[in-house]
Amino acid sequence: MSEQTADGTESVTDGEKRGGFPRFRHTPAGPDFGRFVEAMRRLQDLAVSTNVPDDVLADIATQAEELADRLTPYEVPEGKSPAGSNIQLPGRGSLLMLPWMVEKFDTEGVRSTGVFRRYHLGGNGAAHGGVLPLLFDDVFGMTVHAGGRPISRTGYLHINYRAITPLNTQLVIEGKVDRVEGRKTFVSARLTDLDGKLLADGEALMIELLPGQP
Ligand SMILES: CCCCCCCCCCCC(=O)SCCNC(=O)CCNC(=O)[C@H](O)C(C)(C)COP(=O)(O)OP(=O)(O)OC[C@H]1O[C@@H](n2cnc3c(N)ncnc32)[C@H](O)[C@@H]1OP(=O)(O)O
Repeated sequence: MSEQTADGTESVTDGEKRGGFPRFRHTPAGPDFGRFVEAMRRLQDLAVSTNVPDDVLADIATQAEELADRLTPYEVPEGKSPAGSNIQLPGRGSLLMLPWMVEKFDTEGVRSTGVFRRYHLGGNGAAHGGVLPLLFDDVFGMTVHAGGRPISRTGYLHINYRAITPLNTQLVIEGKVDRVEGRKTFVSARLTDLDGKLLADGEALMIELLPGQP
């Protein structure tokens, strides 16, 4: 059972095992949304990889401010943007997420492929160590969801960095549910290149939310 709230989301009762999580309705991405997100990703890549002369940068900064001003009137609450819920787009259409595509999403697990880009550079050509947990955490969230487990939050997340993770190289991550103990879902995932070389592996505890837990 669920009931409508003023902001258009639905608060859901415990029978649906969503804790205090609202059920957000899917906001479909329009025809240009994927293009828009990719353009923003290019800007992020360029923002960390260019050295622009001051006079040119002053103009570019003004243009960036104008773009932000154009977007501002369209701000919406959580759950009302296409960002994050459009699984057919890289990173589900969220600029925060790695621009990876979900290729498998079922009870056996989740498989996602993609590249780390210049924006994700740590040092000496390798991906920043902080972006791997983002990728793993998101895959774990999807793995729990695909596995039909109740809505859960990450209790812990452990990553083993086994080899340098290269930029601009097609990689794959596969996550699965290892076991379930009451509210606790133990999940694991492996990040490899297309030759199967292990770059990182990880495990996490995902904990089912209790009634009212946000
Ligand atoms: C298509 C689109 C899909 C889209 C899907 C995409 C979704 C992305 C999902 C991302 C998920 C996140 O990142 S969530 C954001 C990051 N995580 C958080 O912010 C969580 C913050 N923490 C919390 O809110 C709380 O700790 C809870 C609600 C998780 C748990 O609190 P609680 O209800 O009081 O539970 P508690 O009794 O402490 O613990 C329950 C059991 O777990 C054990 N436990 C708890 N923490 C730990 C721990 N770190 N290490 C070991 N064990 C632990 C306890 O011992 C206990 O075991 P036993 O005694 O029962 O045996």
